[in-house]
Amino acid sequence: MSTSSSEDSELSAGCAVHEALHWAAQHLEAVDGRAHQQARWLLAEVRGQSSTQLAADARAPLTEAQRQQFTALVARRVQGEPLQHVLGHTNFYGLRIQVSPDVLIPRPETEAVVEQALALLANVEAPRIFDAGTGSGCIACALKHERPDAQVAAGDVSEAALDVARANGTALGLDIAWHSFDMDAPDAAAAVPNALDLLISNPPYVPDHEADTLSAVVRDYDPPEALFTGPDALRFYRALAQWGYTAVRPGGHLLVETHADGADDVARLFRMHGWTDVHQNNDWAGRPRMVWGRRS
Ligand SMILES: C[S@@+](CC[C@H](N)C(=O)[O-])C[C@H]1O[C@@H](n2cnc3c(N)ncnc32)[C@H](O)[C@@H]1O
Repeated sequence: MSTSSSEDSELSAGCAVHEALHWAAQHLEAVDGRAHQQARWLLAEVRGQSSTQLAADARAPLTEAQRQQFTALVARRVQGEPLQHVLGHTNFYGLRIQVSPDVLIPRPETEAVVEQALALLANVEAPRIFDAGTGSGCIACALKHERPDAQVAAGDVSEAALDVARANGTALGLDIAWHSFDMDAPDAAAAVPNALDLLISNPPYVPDHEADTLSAVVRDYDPPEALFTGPDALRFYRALAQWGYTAVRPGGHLLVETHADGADDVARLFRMHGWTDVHQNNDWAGRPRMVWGRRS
């Protein structure tokens, strides 16, 4: 071994893959229980290899550039930066989605919302879909990937987020129309395609006064405009329920992700605005995390 056992040690020049992994796991143990796995993911990224290729190359030496890059990535992770930001991408519904500090890191519970969207559209040919507040574009990309016959459009108020979403659509070879759009504007319906079969959204849903209840990693690394609603937690659901009724065709659906404590309020709001067959569903952890309704 050319590394010492001290956690403060530097990674030696010319070290082998297995030595670099051992060194990184020692450092990463302080921040993550999956230290060995994270070390493998980070080194695989640096070497442009899969984890399997990495294992096969266990005795191969790192180049100096790889050693420096790996050391820098491990240091960022040790300082608490989420793995997805350190890598610059994540996996969402089987797709590689690029992320940046300008977008919310796609969450596993949102995959359950995509699953529900696909179920609602199962019998609709060439469905027309709009994803409001698209962020990284993860929902729009997953839906277009699963339903190549769909006409998918998506919008966000953040131009920086739209740049990331557009890059994801292009990298994945998906034909999606990206719109600069404010879902809180009175004329929002005019800015989206009409006669939608599905209006889908994972909007911001944390009222400002609950900021302290968020974990530090969410507060520090997700963009505030992706999280906070101002004083009213229902602000964006109210807007979507209102203008969505114009944008969605009769028989079409509005489907939203919600806060685990907010699904009942959102369902009530949907009914108030005329949506029928309003349902809630749980995420894979058993918490109510989505609401949908049908335009009658
Ligand atoms: C919770 S994030 C969801 C991002 C992505 N859809 C996902 O599920 O990972 C909410 C998104 O809504 C966007 N947003 C916030 N206010 C908006 C507004 N008034 N109009 C449109 N998008 C908005 C944010 O920029 C952010 O990308």
